[in-house]
Amino acid sequence: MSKHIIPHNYHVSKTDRVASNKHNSFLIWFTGLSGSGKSTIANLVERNLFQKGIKTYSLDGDNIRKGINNDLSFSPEDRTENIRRIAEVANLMVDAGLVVLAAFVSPYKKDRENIRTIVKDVNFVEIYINTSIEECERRDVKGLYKKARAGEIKNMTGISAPYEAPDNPNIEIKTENESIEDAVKRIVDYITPKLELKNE
Ligand SMILES: Nc1ncnc2c1ncn2[C@@H]1O[C@H](COP(=O)(O)OS(=O)(=O)O)[C@@H](OP(=O)(O)O)[C@H]1O
Ligand SMILES: Nc1ncnc2c1ncn2[C@@H]1O[C@H](COP(=O)(O)OP(=O)(O)O)[C@@H](O)[C@H]1O
Repeated sequence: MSKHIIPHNYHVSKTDRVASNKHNSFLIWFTGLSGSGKSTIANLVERNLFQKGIKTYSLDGDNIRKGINNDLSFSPEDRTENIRRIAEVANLMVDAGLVVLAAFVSPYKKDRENIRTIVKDVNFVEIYINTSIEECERRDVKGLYKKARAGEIKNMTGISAPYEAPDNPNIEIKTENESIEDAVKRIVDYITPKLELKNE
C-alpha cells in the first residue's frame, strides 16, 4: 500500500449504525405476479414497522423503474439487470442500517438467488405473494392484463412470459384465502424477532 493512502480509522460501520438504530437491518423481498398484492401488503408492513420506530425504506417499480432503471424493458435480460441493480441498491441500504422492503415481480429463480448472494443469505427474507393468474387478471388493477390479451403488451408475466414460483420462501401468502390484515400480521410476527440486536 502506498504511504499516501491513509486508512480511514473513523469509518462508521454497519455495526455502529444498527447499534444506533437499535435494530438489525435486512431486506424483505416480495415476489409475485402483477396485481398479486405485493405493494398493498409491503406498504402496510412498512407502516406497521415505521410506527414502531424502525428505520425503513421501500423500493418498488414506481421509484426504481421510473428512475435508476428507466433504461430497462421487460425482456428476460433487462429483468435480470433490473433485479441485480435493485439488489445492489438494497444492499447499500441494508449496510446503512435500514429495513428495506422491495416489491418486484422478479419472476426468475436465478435472479432471486442472485439477490441472496448480493445481500447475503442472513440479510434476505423472501416472501412469495401467491395469487393465481386468474385472480390477478380478474383484479386487473392497472388494466395491463386486458392490454396483454389484446396483444398491446408483450412479455406480460403470467400471460406471455413465465413466472417461476419460489420452492422454499420464508413466507408464502395465498391472498385468495388470507385477508390483507392477517397477511400483514403474519409477516410482522416473523420479522419482529429478527430485528432484535443480540449481546446488548
Ligand atoms: N410485461 C410486463 N410484465 C410484468 N409487469 C409489467 C409488464 N409491463 C409493465 N409491467 C408493470 O411493471 C411492473 C413490474 O415491474 P418489475 O420491475 O417488478 O418487474 S420485474 O421484476 O423486472 O419482472 C408491474 O407492477 P406491479 O403490478 O406492481 O407488479 C406492472 O405494473
Ligand atoms: N388478501 C389480499 N392481499 C393483497 N391484496 C389484495 C388481497 N385481496 C385483494 N387485494 C387487492 O389486490 C390488489 C393488489 O394490487 P397491488 O398491491 O398493486 O399488487 P402488486 O403490487 O403485486 O402489483 C389491490 O387492489 C388489493 O386491494
